[in-house]
Amino acid sequence: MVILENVYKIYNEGTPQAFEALKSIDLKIAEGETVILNGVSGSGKSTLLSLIAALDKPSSGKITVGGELISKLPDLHASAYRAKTIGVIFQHFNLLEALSVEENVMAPLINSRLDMATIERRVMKSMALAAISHKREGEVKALSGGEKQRCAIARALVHEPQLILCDEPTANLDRANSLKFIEILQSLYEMGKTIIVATHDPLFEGLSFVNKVIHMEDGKIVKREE
Ligand SMILES: Nc1ncnc2c1ncn2[C@@H]1O[C@H](COP(=O)(O)OP(=O)(O)OP(=O)(O)O)[C@@H](O)[C@H]1O
Repeated sequence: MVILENVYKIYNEGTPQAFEALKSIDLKIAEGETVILNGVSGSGKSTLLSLIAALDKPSSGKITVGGELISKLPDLHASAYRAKTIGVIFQHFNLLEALSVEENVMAPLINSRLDMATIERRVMKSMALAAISHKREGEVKALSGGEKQRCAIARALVHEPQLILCDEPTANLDRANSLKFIEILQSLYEMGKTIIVATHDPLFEGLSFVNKVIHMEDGKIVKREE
């Protein structure tokens, strides 16, 4: 599903501030696998996720996702690729605070060509998956941190992406909400989604549904556990 071949990312390339954030990354993730990207702050985890999401381009090397070469996609195609394939969950939720949970979850489908009944069905399904249906009419600004994150998860799932990317998803959550998040992740795994989580949260260690743990250091993969 996701293949990276000899990927490099150099920020500020060709300037005195040039910085190699990723070096010679080779990685294969099969459809339906859950992969943990581990490593201290600055090791390159977010950079790797942003390349897989086609939010940024590698300086060299090749990235294919679902057979599509995404490392050189023009911007317009990159956003279409994200809308079709990728669900992203960040530590900051980027929700519209004055709107309800349901409105936030629906937002990515507003300009889609789906009919209203299909949109409503998908919104209900995503909210149920993310365990936030009980707050559907509540304004986001009145939600707790854990509930906001579950609203963000529902929004990330509403277009039914095959690939879920999570960047430090539990960084702002307490232990109970982090465990709840892991439960949701496991149900996504059981649905056959491909999941990549960048985290240094020890709660992700030893989870039964994790297929690979990739350790990063200084822009390189230094250890793989499979
Ligand atoms: N836009 C940018 N311009 C220049 N350097 C950058 C840029 N983005 C990231 N970097 C540098 O690249 C390195 C890797 O950053 P990255 O955010 O991928 O690490 P990370 O492992 O995800 O860290 P964290 O856990 O803190 O998010 C860091 O040294 C960072 O300072």
